Parts: sequence; structure tokens; C-alpha cells
Amino acid sequence: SCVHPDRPEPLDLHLGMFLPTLLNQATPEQMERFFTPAWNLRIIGTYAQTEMGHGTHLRGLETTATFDPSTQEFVLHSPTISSIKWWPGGLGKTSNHAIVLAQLHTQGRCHGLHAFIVPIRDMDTHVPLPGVVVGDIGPKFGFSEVDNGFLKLEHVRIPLDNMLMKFAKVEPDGTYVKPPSAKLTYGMVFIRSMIVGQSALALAKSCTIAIRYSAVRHQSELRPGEPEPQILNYQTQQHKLFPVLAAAYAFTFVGQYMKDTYRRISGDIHAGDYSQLPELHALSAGLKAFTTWAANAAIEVCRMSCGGHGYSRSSALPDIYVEFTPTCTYEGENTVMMLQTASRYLVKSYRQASVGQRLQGSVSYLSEAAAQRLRPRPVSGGAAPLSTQDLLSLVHLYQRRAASLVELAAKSIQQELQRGRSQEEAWNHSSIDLVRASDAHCHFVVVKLFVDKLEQVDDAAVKAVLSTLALLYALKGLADNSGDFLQAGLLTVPQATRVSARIKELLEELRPDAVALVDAFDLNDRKLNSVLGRYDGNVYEHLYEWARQSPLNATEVHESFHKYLKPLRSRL
Ligand SMILES: CCCCCCCCCCCCCCCC(=O)SCCNC(=O)CCNC(=O)[C@H](O)C(C)(C)COP(=O)(O)OP(=O)(O)OC[C@H]1O[C@@H](n2cnc3c(N)ncnc32)[C@H](O)[C@@H]1OP(=O)(O)O
Ligand SMILES: Cc1cc2nc3c(=O)[nH]c(=O)nc-3n(C[C@H](O)[C@H](O)[C@H](O)COP(=O)(O)OP(=O)(O)OC[C@H]3O[C@@H](n4cnc5c(N)ncnc54)[C@H](O)[C@@H]3O)c2cc1C
Repeated sequence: SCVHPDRPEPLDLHLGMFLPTLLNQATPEQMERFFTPAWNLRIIGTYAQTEMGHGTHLRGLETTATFDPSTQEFVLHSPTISSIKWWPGGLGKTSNHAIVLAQLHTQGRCHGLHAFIVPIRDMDTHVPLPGVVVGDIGPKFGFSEVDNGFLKLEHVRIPLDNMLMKFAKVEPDGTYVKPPSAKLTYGMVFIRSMIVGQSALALAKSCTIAIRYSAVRHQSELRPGEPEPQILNYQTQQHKLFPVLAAAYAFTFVGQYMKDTYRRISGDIHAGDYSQLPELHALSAGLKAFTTWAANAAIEVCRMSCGGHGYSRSSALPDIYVEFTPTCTYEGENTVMMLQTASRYLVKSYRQASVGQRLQGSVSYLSEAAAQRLRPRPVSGGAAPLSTQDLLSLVHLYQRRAASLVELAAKSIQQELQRGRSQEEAWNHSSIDLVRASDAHCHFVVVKLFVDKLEQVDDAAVKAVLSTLALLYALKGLADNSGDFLQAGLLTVPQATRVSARIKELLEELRPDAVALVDAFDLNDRKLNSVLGRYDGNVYEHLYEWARQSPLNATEVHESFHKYLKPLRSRL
């Protein structure tokens, strides 16, 4: 990353998961023994949880750690081909240790997944240790700088106190001591929370490049006989890019909120208060999925809005995409994360609200909705008047859409049960609705946080332009999901028409400030690493210079002429 900041690198897992897992799950003695040398890069570690056969289904992971009281050791073993650890970053060639997640067996019983520190390479020669088969999993879609690896353990022995024992323990006689909460061993909430901020950064970089380029690129004819206009003056170009710009600001605020919430609740957890862990898990899982899916699609919109040069590596957009897109898969596959938020939080909260429980946190609106259901419905039953100017009323609209979709999912489960399906089948046959409910809940949280943030802005001019962005974000989301709002009776067709008209007005309003708004992200040329996104806008000269540097141009006549073309000609 000294050359290209923000590029993935082999130490990412060491810094982003190995060290944080020690901080969260190691005893003070283990911190002494492992954290210090890991901090000084003597120990280089990775987080080896996923196996060839399982990534999502943690309870299905097959690697075993069997306690041998006679030697006070755990025996780590990969019993099947599908149990080989697969994917961990930095595992193939960089790491000399791994935190291995394995099913703990002691005194003849399995106690589920626990974390073990396993040395995998000699600290001096870096040769794999006895019983350890380790290597790189081969070329990928991207992440070529990272040696994602495989790890096969053949009855590898590690000392008893290499099991991370801050929460769960194994006594010398093999007695298992339960953790204060089974949920503490899951982990992953830290990275999921950080990924929300990564989504914001990916969006900020992409729309900075695309909007700056759209201000320097002139193309076609808007008025006959006049010079070619900036492509940023085309309404379609604004319609592609300004909602991405609005989302970049929205996700920046959500990323800050997620980081603060993670810090606050993990502080409570360290103090022994686990009560907020379900909210933190649900929020981090849902917002990680929501923001990465949205950012993933938006990066492609930015690339395609730059035409052919967007497809050139000189734009940086292909690399931003290739490096960002696995966030939809790793650290919790997005669909599965959305289902977690719905099944483990939203439906549970809906049921509590339905019996009159007052809910706190991001789901408190479900209590209001439950109370609303008990009040007689207004005769008109029609949608409330829609203001395309009043942000608070739009927040309320998103809240009611979320409440409606959570209720729809909960009712679907109820109906499936009444049809005689089992609990599991009823949930599976409602999972499309569950994902929609989570998506709507996260969308409401994002809109609400954006509007809440505006309350903290004192500068009138800044507040005005951010309000315009927030309006565009909320109205564009309403237009894109108008089916949900129409289905919930929250929007009428004439109102939907007014929303589209208002969006066009907002695009025009934002046009003069668009470049200043991306400059405000303050992403310097080195960080952007993009010819199209240069701060000085001097694209064409640098594009030509960039092409000239291509390795293929090292010689005027490439060796392929002599090796292939010429011999081919002589045979024709
Ligand atoms: C600073 C410098 C940085 C430098 C630069 C860094 C860059 C850094 C780059 C990283 C680059 C790539 C990093 C990729 C690294 C991977 O990809 S690591 C592997 C990631 N893998 C995953 O996330 C696995 C996803 N799967 C799962 O989490 C679990 O299988 C599932 C989906 C939660 C289901 O698990 P389950 O045991 O069946 O649990 P389930 O019955 O659904 O729930 C049981 C209870 O636990 C709760 N629960 C479940 N999960 C959790 C959780 N995580 N927490 C709390 N509670 C939980 C549930 O809410 C439920 O609670 P109750 O309702 O019972 O109260
Ligand atoms: C670049 C990259 C880096 C990674 N780094 C690491 C690392 O450092 N350490 C590590 O341990 N792992 C790492 N992983 C692995 C990653 O965590 C897993 O790929 C991820 O958890 C998804 O699991 P899976 O691959 O088994 O996919 P699967 O879970 O098999 O998903 C396949 C499909 O099945 C669907 N599906 C699965 N379960 C359900 C369900 N219950 N309900 C509905 N649909 C379901 C999914 O939605 C998806 O569409 C990395 C992966 C990538 C791509």
C-alpha cells in the first residue's frame, strides 16, 4: 500500500482480523505471549474460519480441535477435503500463525466453534511446520496482491493455552467452561462495521472520478452549431451520477455512526454488559449488506458513465470495482446477513411490539406501528399528503415502509405455518420478504441518519447543499422502490409523478456544486490514482503519457511480430 494506498495487501488480515480477534478474545497472558510479537510483525497471522465446504454455515465447519489431557494439548485436524481451510487472506505465503476456528471436542463432547492460535510456519525459515499443508488458492477475480490461501491440518498439536480463553475455557482436566454468552465467540462484527465506511470511501472515489471527468469531457451537440457541451450537462449523466454523490455522503455519515456505535457497544461488552450485542449484530450485518450492494452497483454506474476511458485501468474504476466487489461476499455473504437482521432482530422485535413491548434503538418505530394498528384506520385509507421538500416527512415515509414490510414478512411466516409448514420451512418460504424487510429497515436507517446529521451542520450554505443531497437520496430511493410504497398505500401514482419531476429539479440545482462536492471529499491524486479523476483536470495529456508507459510500448516492433506474425505469413 506504499505504492497504491487502499489496495488490498497480504497484511490486511493480520491488521484487520488477527490483531482485533486477539484484543477481543485473548486472556492477558495470551496478549503478552501473542499480541506483542504480532504487533512487531514477528508473528504474522490470519483469520482462518472458512473452509472449502463451508463459509456461511459456521455450525457446519468441520475442522476439529480435540483436547488430549494426557499431554495438555489440542489436536487440530482437517478430517475431510471439504474441511480444508480455504480463502483466508495472507494464509498462502505470508502468515506464520493462524487463528483457526474449529469444533472443540473435550471429554467426548463437542462444544461448537472456538478459536485457536496455530503456528503454521517456522518463525525463522518460514517453512511449513510438520502436519501443516499450506499454499495459495490460485488466481482470483481481483485481490491479486493477496495470497488467499488453503490450510490442511494433519493432527497438529498445540498447547492447551493456545485456545483463546477470554470467554470460554478448557480446564487442565478437560472440563469445558461456557462463555458468559455464546454470541461472544462469533466475532466479525468489527470488520462488518468497518466495511460500511469502506462502502462510503469506494463511492466517494468513484463519483469523484466520474464527476470530475464529466466536467472535462465534451461530447456531441446539445444546441446545433454550439461547441460540444460538458457531458455533465446531460440530464441522463446527472441522473446517473448525482444520486451516487448523494449516497457517498449518506454512507459517510452512516459509516461514522456505525464506527461510533461499535466503539460504544463493544465498550459495554468489555464491561460485561451484553444487552446491546443483538442490536450491534443486526445493525452491522444489515448495513454491511445494504451499503456494499448499493456501492457495488454504483461503482459500475460511474465506470460506464466515463465511456471507453472508464474501462481503461488508467481511470482506476476497474480496480476500485474489482477490489470492492468481494465485500458483498466476505465477512458475511450479503443475503445471509440480510436474513440475520430480519430473522434474528426485526421479526423478533415485531412480535415483541405486537404484544405491547416498548422497543428501543433502531427498531423503536415498530412499537409505533403496532400502536397504530390498534387505532381505527382513517376512513380515507389513502396515502398521506407527500411533501417532496420536507425531509422529516420523508424519513417518516421510509419508517412506515419498513414497518409495513416487516409486518408483511412476519405475516408470511404466520400464513406458511397455518398451511402446516414447519418453522424452518415457513421461514424459508418467507425469505424473499425477510430480505426486503431488512433492506427497507436499513434504507430507513440511512435516510434517518442523513437527516439527523443535517441538524449538526451550522454553516447555512453547507446545510442547504447537504439538504439538497439528502432530498435527492430520499426521493431517488422512493422512485427506485416505488412498488414498496405503492403496495403499502404510502404513495399514489400522482405523487410518484411529482417525485420524478422533483428529482429532475434537484439534479439541476446540484449541477453548479457537483464538482465542489466531490472536491470536498479531499481525495488527493495519489489516493485516487486516476488519470480521469485528476484534480487539475488535465486528462488527455496524462492519458497519452499513461499509455506510452504501457509495457507493450517498450519496443516499437513487438517480439510477437517476429515470433508469430512473420512465420504465419510465410505459411499462408
Ligand atoms: C485498523 C487497520 C485496518 C487495516 C486494513 C483492514 C482491512 C481488512 C480487510 C478484510 C478483508 C477480507 C476479510 C474477510 C474475512 C472473512 O470473510 S472471515 C469469514 C466471514 N464469515 C462469516 O461472516 C460467516 C457468516 N455466517 C455467520 O455469521 C453464521 O453462520 C450465521 C449466519 C450468523 C448463522 O450462525 P448460527 O450459528 O446458525 O446462528 P443463528 O442460529 O442464526 O443465531 C444464533 C444467535 O447468535 C446471534 N449471532 C449470530 N451471529 C452473531 C454475531 N456475529 N455477533 C453476535 N451475535 C450473533 C444471533 O443473533 C442469534 O441470537 P438469538 O436470536 O439466539 O438471540
Ligand atoms: C476476497 C475474499 C477474501 C476472503 N477472506 C477470508 C478470510 O480472510 N477468512 C475467512 O475465514 N474467510 C474469508 N473469505 C471467505 C468468505 O468469508 C466466504 O466466502 C463467505 O463467508 C461466503 O461463504 P461461502 O463462500 O461458503 O458462500 P455460500 O455460503 O456457499 O454462499 C453461496 C450462496 O448460497 C447462499 N446461501 C448460503 N446460506 C444461505 C442461507 N442460510 N439462506 C439463504 N441463502 C444462503 C448465499 O446467499 C449465496 O448466494 C474470503 C472470501 C473472499 C471472496
